[in-house]
Amino acid sequence: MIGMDTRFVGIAEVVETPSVAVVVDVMRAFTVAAWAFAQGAEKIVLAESLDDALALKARHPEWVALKDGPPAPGFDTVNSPGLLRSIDLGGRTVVQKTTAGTVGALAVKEASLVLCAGFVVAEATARLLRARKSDSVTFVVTGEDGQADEDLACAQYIARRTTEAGTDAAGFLRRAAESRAATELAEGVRQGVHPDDVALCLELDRFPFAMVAALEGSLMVLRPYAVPSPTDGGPI
Ligand SMILES: O=C(O)[C@H](CS(=O)(=O)O)OP(=O)(O)O
Ligand SMILES: [Mg+2]
Repeated sequence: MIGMDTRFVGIAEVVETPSVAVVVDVMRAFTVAAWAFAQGAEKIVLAESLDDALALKARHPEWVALKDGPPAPGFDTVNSPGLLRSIDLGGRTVVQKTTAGTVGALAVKEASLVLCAGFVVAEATARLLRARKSDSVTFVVTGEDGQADEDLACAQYIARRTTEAGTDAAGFLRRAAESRAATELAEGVRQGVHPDDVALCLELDRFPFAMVAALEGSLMVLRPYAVPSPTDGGPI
């Protein structure tokens, strides 16, 4: 793959539907989503609002509803990878509503390919973009009106990693570690936090799958997507 036309936009800048979108939320929505799949979740429904999340939970009491911020009545858990990794989600459906990540994915729900990403699935995401030979990719930088450096650094890393195999992640991870979100999570400014959250969000390639979101009926549903590695004789 020689070149890839890339755009990096905040959620509010999504004015027309891109063909291929990578929605990035390192801290913490899509790190949490990846952990949910690692803990056995079958799928994640990205809810439009807190009320929608609660309505889905009421209709499907067996689903696991989570939101960011502090614990709240009606929700089963919060948007924390450190807390989620000790919950068995085998075969469960998760409903997720957060401030930035889920909103970003819903902003591009009509795109033909929507990937949700953080550092934990960076390589698999880049590999899927290569496999699809995506020549034009819009990265939705979900935090802080497109300025959140943990999300921008991850988006830039995935973009570079897609076309340059030897890209060094160190500088990108450092920016994320020094971001405002990392500081706020570490200092207890944000709520619903486990002490390991920042470290878990900075684990490069912790998981081998990418995450693809698509409309299923009226719901935007996120699922893990196994991307064959070059050594598996896959398409890349
Ligand atoms: O849970 C998060 O880290 C943030 C929201 S907050 O700043 O903690 O309230 O949500 P996200 O959509 O995952 O960035
Ligand atoms: Mg975030």
